[in-house]
Amino acid sequence: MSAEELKSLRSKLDEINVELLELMTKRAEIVTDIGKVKAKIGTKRFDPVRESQMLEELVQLNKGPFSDDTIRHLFKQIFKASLDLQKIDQQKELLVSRKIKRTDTVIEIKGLTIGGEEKVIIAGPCAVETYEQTRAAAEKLKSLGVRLLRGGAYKPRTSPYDFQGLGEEGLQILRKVADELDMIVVSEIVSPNEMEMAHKYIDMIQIGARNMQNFELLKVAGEANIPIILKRGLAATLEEFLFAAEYVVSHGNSQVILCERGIRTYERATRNTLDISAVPILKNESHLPVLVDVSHSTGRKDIVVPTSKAALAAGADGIMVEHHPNPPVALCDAAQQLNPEEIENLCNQLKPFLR
Ligand SMILES: O=C(O)C(=O)C[C@]1(C(=O)O)C=C[C@@H](O)C=C1
Repeated sequence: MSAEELKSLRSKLDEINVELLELMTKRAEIVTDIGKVKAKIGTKRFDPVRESQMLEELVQLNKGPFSDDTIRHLFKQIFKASLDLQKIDQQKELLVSRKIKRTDTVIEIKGLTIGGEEKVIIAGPCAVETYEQTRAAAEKLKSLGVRLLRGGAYKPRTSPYDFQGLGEEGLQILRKVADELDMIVVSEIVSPNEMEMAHKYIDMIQIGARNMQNFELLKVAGEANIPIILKRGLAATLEEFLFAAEYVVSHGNSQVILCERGIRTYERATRNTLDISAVPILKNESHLPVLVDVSHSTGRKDIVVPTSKAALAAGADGIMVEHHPNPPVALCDAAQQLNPEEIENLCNQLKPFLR
């Protein structure tokens, strides 16, 4: 074969490459439209039945020289690339995505900002038990410059026999203490029915890990005009987490704060595994503020200082931590709640990281 022949054959291939590229581009446009339709009607992007029908049809038409397996392999690659395209296209359109809003969302609440220059600490007891306990915890926190007071009144506990919280009475205690000390109440609700009542007592509503995909609760949170702290589910991917946040934002409430709280893994040295890489990934992909719950993610107070530093160094806008005036008698999470001395030590150690 002469050099001339090689040149001419290659130039034919160049033309075919361009044709293939044009056809692939055309296909990609249709695939993107299909992705949009699927998103609208809520169908899964991946459709293995459709893929195998197409592969069988193509194999039937295949006259060689490529083997049937090669044809299957090549087209499977095209389907995979198409799926990725649909995914990117959908992500591009998420309201929580940085692609939609480049600047950080900053949430203002009673003179305090979350997601801006300053980093915050949200602290308080796992559960509100009594006025005295809540007031003692709040006084200590206030003296350390912490204004965001957390406390559980509705507790979704793993065991039905564990303390379930004081309910509305717990919220009344939180509100009273917060008003006395000019603090901000952060507390969880677990059902859409509680939303209206919660407005009377709570300044920032938490949706807990177990309710991250409670879509009715997310929709009601989306219709409310109050900041929402949304915790990552125990086994939720970051994509699922962002979709959950999208439920709230797409229903009208853009005041959403994401909170990484550890995920379930095989590791038992900690209660959950703190996914520290979630912090920069969420900050890159979303404009929403990101917090880390350093108590639930590890369940260990002996490593609360380094994990808090790691969270802030990784770009978190703040941390959430449990503090109880007397942890050994606490009604829940006794082992992970910091006592007064420990919370003071944590706040002191975090000073250089808070701005
Ligand atoms: O037909 C669809 O439902 C598509 O989304 C298109 C397509 C394809 O590339 O042909 C992509 C992904 C699905 O798994 C199946 C098929």
